[in-house]
Amino acid sequence: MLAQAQEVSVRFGSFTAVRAVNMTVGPGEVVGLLGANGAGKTTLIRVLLGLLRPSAGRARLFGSRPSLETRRSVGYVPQTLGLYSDLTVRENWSFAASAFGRAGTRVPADLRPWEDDLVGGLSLGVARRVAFAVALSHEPKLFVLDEPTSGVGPLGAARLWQEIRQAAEQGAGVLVTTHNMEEAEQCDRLYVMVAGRVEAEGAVAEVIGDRTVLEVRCADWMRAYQALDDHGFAVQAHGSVLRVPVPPGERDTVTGLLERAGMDVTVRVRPAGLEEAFMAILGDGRAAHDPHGAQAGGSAHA
Ligand SMILES: Nc1ncnc2c1ncn2[C@@H]1O[C@H](COP(=O)(O)OP(=O)(O)OP(=O)(O)O)[C@@H](O)[C@H]1O
Repeated sequence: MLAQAQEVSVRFGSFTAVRAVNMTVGPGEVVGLLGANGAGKTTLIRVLLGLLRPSAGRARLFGSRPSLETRRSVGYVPQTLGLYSDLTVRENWSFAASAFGRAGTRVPADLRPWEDDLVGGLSLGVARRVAFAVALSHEPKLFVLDEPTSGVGPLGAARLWQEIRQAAEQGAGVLVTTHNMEEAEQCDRLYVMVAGRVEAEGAVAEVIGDRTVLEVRCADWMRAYQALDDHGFAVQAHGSVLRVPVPPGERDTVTGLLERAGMDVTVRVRPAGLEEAFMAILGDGRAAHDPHGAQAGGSAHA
């Protein structure tokens, strides 16, 4: 394993940010840490990189305790990118290259148009590409990315994902934190974190499991939406098709409610998408561990 968390917990005073997390990243795989804001993703990464000592459990990088030495084989792009905004692209590149014993190498060809620009003046998309290039410049065995495409448009995000895939194809393990479902869907494996715990893991299909939603079709879909919303269902409109994240057993309830309001509806049970599964996992996780604070997505209807 390239990186491993074994029963890692992190407490900040009385607050527990990470709870008994087990996780691995192997060569050639893209692993996603999926979680809402504050779920503990960045904290777990800091432990894996040896920047933070866990309160319990242990982290391993390339089989050893994380250290300055093991970190040399890691390319890390934090949320803040880790670049010097008052230096040019070339100066940032040269600085990192000398730190990794690769002085004299040139800025990659596709970034040369910005070579003399200050990083602080670049668009976020280009700045992220520079951060990726710098982090990959020493051919790390492990590439760690904290929300790699946050604030970047679809084209820029696709380009960054191409680089992530290339790094994995060349044998690096990649660990990506995200709360973006499209990004999560591109990972080989996911760990879904809720309030510091891993509540689900596996390939996207495994995380979704046998979760389903109700798909509601109705000529007057706006009225159907309103009726479901009024009854507390977390209904979502996909065009004129409505999706309601409740178990198949609720089908008669949903159908009856709309029919009694005079609507002619078709209600089918459909496999959930990743976002719908994520909302359900979030709700289940909160209900299991924080029954008083639980209220997410799924079955809030009255
Ligand atoms: N040094 C710290 N001291 C106290 N609390 C902290 C510290 N670092 C993080 N936390 C808290 O731990 C929790 C987890 O934070 P973390 O940054 O790991 O979440 P995250 O999943 O990465 O969220 P985001 O997607 O917003 O980056 C948050 O409630 C945060 O406020």
